[in-house]
Amino acid sequence: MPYLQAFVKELLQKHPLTYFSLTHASVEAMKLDVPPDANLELFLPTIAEDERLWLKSLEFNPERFISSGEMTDITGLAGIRMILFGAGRRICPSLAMGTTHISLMVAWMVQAFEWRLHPAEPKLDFQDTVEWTVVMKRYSREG
Ligand code: HEM
Repeated sequence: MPYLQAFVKELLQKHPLTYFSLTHASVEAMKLDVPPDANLELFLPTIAEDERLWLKSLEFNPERFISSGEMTDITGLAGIRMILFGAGRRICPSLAMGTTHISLMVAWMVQAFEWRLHPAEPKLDFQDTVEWTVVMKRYSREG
């Protein structure tokens, strides 16, 4: 279970459903150069890829949440590092349901199927694109 939870966090961190959080307003001048009353659109991939926040940030490595003890908070309460469901009063009301459903889906897929690439596809293409939510640019073929 801890590894599955870590996997789902890393999955959402590396492949977020949305590139931007919803618009938030700054209510007071922050340490950063953001004036009060500004509208903030937070671009999630930049936070996930920031080497100052994450060790080897581009690597897909669920272990970071287990053995290397990287911070695991996904609510934004402990800092704006992994706000996969947004943060603050407008945080996604489906945080618990969303993570539970993804965990169950991943667990069932791993348990029920043997996964391998289609012979015509020597490499998996992880590029993504926006179609309402973020999806794979090129879907893998069925075997
Ligand atoms: C893994 C699945 C999901 C992810 C990653 C996700 C992510 C997000 C994000 C990033 C926001 C913006 C929050 C902010 O800017 O602070 C949001 C808002 C919201 N989400 Fe989700 N969401 C998911 C599933 C769902 C589902 C299944 C529902 C409904 C059944 C839902 C309902 C909402 C609603 C109503 C808001 C707006 C909250 C508000 O503005 O007060 N989400 N979600």
